[in-house]
Amino acid sequence: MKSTELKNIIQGIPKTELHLHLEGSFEPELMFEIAKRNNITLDYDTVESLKKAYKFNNLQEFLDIYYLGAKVLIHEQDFFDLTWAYLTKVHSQNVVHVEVFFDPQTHTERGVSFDVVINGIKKALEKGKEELNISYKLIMSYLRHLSEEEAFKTLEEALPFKDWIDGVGLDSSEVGNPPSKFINVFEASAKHGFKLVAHAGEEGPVEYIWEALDHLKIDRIDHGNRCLDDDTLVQKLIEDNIALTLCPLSNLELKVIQKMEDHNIVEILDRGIMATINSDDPAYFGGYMNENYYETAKVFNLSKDQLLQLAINGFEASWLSPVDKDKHILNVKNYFSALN
Ligand code: HPA
Ligand SMILES: [Zn+2]
Repeated sequence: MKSTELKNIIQGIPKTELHLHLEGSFEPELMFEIAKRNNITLDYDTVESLKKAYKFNNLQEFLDIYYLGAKVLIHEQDFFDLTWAYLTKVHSQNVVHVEVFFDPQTHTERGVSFDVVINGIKKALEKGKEELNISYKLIMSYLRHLSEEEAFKTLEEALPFKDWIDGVGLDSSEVGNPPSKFINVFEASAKHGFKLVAHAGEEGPVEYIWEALDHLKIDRIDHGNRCLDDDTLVQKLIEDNIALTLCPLSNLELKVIQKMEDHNIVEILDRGIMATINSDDPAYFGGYMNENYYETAKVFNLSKDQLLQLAINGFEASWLSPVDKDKHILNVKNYFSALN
């Protein structure tokens, strides 16, 4: 297939995004604009010099820059602008449903209050629903390099906004911060009615995926690349219908894999696991949804059936109602039928 044809097909697929950190969608241009109006000096003089620093050897090197960038977000308007920029971008790529993470502790630790953060995000998400017809879920992520006690504090702060938050997640530095560190706060979060996800098996070992399932009782795994290390786990993922939110360009940029050809997405799909494609931190990893689909499809010469499966998986793995899932999946199937 010619690259323009492949790009056109991907563009037209009605897509979901289930693994996206809003702070990771912070484009340098907007970062400079917000820094300026907040009278904050960035460590870099220009957008170009900042972009040049986006070269990472591992997750931690990325996180260090990602947390620095987030420091310019102070006011509700900043969080609104960040979220709105993401929504308009993915709208242009025919993304119709998003389930996005925010990291409240990255902001509350700096003295920005929880309500400022969530009010800005929520207003943009609502506007996106009204004006762009993008449905959404919001996921509050606990930072795993911090203590469980601090996660509990965040849970308390979130409770007045419980109706706006659909689930909780776990992100940041994985190795050395296993899911088991957060058993109690995940149990408490579940009692409050939040759905549960966690990053596991990105850089960390397959045991972390087991822990996330057995101890945290999550119902979707973020990344989970390492799952193929354990056949028993593969069986469990299939039997329990547990989806993985894979992020191919992220894995490449963070050297989880050395080249795209090394990605195990096709094997994961072939084994019958519900894999989805997502962008993680698109402003840092060189691509949003279309680019993640395209780079994967190009390297593995994905068939239309495989693209169809990935797109359907995105809706199946989402937290949409069964009726909404069916409606979207029918749209996806009709889209692919019309291509042939
Ligand atoms: O890929 C990620 N892994 C862990 N933490 C993160 N925070 C933003 N992106 C990531
Ligand atoms: Zn992530």
